[in-house]
Amino acid sequence: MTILETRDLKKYYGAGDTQVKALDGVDLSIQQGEFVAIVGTSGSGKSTLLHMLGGLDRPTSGTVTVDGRDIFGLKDEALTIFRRRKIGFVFQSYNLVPVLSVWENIVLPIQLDGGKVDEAYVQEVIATLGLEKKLANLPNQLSGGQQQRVAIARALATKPAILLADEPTGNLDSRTSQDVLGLMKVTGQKFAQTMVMITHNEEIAQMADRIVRIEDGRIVTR
Ligand SMILES: Nc1ncnc2c1ncn2[C@@H]1O[C@H](COP(=O)(O)OP(=O)(O)OP(=O)(O)O)[C@@H](O)[C@H]1O
Repeated sequence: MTILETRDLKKYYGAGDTQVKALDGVDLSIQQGEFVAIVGTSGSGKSTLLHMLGGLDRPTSGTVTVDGRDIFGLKDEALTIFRRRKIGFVFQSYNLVPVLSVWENIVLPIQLDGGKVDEAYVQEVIATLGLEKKLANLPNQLSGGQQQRVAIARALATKPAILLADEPTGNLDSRTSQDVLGLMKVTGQKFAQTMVMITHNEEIAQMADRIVRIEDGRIVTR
């Protein structure tokens, strides 16, 4: 079943001579449960594509369909709710709330949506990411790699149908990167999650089911 689909997706920034075609007609279909790595050189349009897939920014033209729904047909508020329920994000910048503990950060999205925390599941995620001794700490008392693992735990905690990750292991050493990716794959399979991940790391990309290459805002097949 196709869970995520783009049709002739375009995103242009600016106008005239300085116009940038960040995405220039992207057609992409991703199956439920698939783990896709997006690779490409700096400025090729990877982050722009991920933002569009997650409904964080509206395209210039074209459509993004998530689970059968044309997401840009939704008004901002409805889109925000849809995104919160369906999609988990992991960014290079961890975006943790500095005044909240690690535990509070991890369960915050569930509470914002008025949901109930599945304690056993969240504890399993926390243990796999090696964060059980840090739950009472504030983010600034953690290393960069630990903060990144908190951000990953927070994204997984809501059991999103789709996990979108921008260089999720960018600040981790290669061993920890493989472990974290391994966990993401396991949870992905367990909860039939679909994962789309941007990476510069070929070794990490090879762990995906499929590699999508993007150049100058277009998908290239090689
Ligand atoms: N808000 C913006 N305003 C103007 N141009 C932008 C904006 N965001 C991105 N761009 C441009 O769009 C193009 C694609 O950017 P994007 O961030 O998607 O690339 P990327 O492949 O993720 O790069 P990197 O690997 O360096 O993060 C680039 O030329 C970039 O300068």
